[in-house]
Amino acid sequence: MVRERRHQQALELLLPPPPYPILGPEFFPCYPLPVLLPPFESGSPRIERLSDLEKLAVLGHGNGGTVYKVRHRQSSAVYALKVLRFDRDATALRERAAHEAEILKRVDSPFVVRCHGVFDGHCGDLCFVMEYMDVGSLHDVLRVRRRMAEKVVAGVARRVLEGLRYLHGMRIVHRDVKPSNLLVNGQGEMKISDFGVSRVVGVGSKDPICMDDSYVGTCAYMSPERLDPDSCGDGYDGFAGDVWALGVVLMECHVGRFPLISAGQRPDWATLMWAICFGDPLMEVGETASPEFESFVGRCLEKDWRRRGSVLELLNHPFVNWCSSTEGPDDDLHGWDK
Ligand SMILES: Nc1ncnc2c1ncn2[C@@H]1O[C@H](COP(=O)(O)OP(=O)(O)OP(=O)(O)O)[C@@H](O)[C@H]1O
Repeated sequence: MVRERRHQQALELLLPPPPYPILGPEFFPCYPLPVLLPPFESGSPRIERLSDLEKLAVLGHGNGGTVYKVRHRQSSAVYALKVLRFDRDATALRERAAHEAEILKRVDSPFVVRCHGVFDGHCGDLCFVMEYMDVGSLHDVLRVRRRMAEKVVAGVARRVLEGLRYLHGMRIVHRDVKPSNLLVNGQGEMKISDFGVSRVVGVGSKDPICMDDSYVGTCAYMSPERLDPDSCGDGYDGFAGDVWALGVVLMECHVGRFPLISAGQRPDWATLMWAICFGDPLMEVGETASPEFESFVGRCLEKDWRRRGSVLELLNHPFVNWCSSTEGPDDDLHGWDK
């Protein structure tokens, strides 16, 4: 399997075709655009047209497009505008974006980045008006801060777990939890964003892995059962994969770099596959790590998805409770800056 797949692009993994039905775009009815997404925060201005938004700066680039900082001309409110372009394989990518819009319409949580509307842009672009997270992503923060104190990591864990509790309660599997999809604002809040590869899972159904609609995930944060469903994935439903990804993210905050391979190792597909499926995920936990942290990430990075910690179990773990029970400047995300 490793030999077959080693030519694939590093960190990006095309997944095998679905052995079972998925709740794909056909599950969601087509909608006319623009879509205004209820519920709106009280006091949040209604955005009627894309032309009401003035571009201020580029915030970043992702696989599908560009994210801009924009200002609503009438109210001066600031948003992030994610513009997805569809010049290649347009139908599949557009379906994926429409699917993302449908998921965003359903979610309303302080731990998930809010979407205020979806509009058709020029040349078939699709534009998402998102809550602006002024500090940027956890990836941006880590680039500057490198390592984080355990109390800060505990704050990250609690917020992401609260977001996952909400999403999983709505039967939404995120499937792409990683530092660049965790956004931070100046109030010290962290929120989950980017539902481009997320899925709504029917009760009792397995993880809807699919390739026929060009879905890819970020290989480095994938769990063993997603990477190698034949050997490790029997019957899995996807929720535990989000917990694994959280474990990798927290280890990355602790170690200051991607933790599952050694410093200097090339993160190609084969290396990652071996590290994730057969390596020791806790190899980089330093001697200074607290027993609570080690136990917590050990529960997230349990290779057998059936034995892995659940979101509810982890929310009650002493490591997470530590951050809310201890006062101090280091116990929260306040003051983060790029
Ligand atoms: N709501 C937002 N507020 C502030 N910055 C944002 C927001 N959304 C995205 N960004 C910035 O734009 C960057 C690109 O985001 P985008 O979701 O397009 O791609 P990504 O998650 O970085 O990569 P990928 O497409 O591989 O998932 C992010 O890394 C972040 O720095």
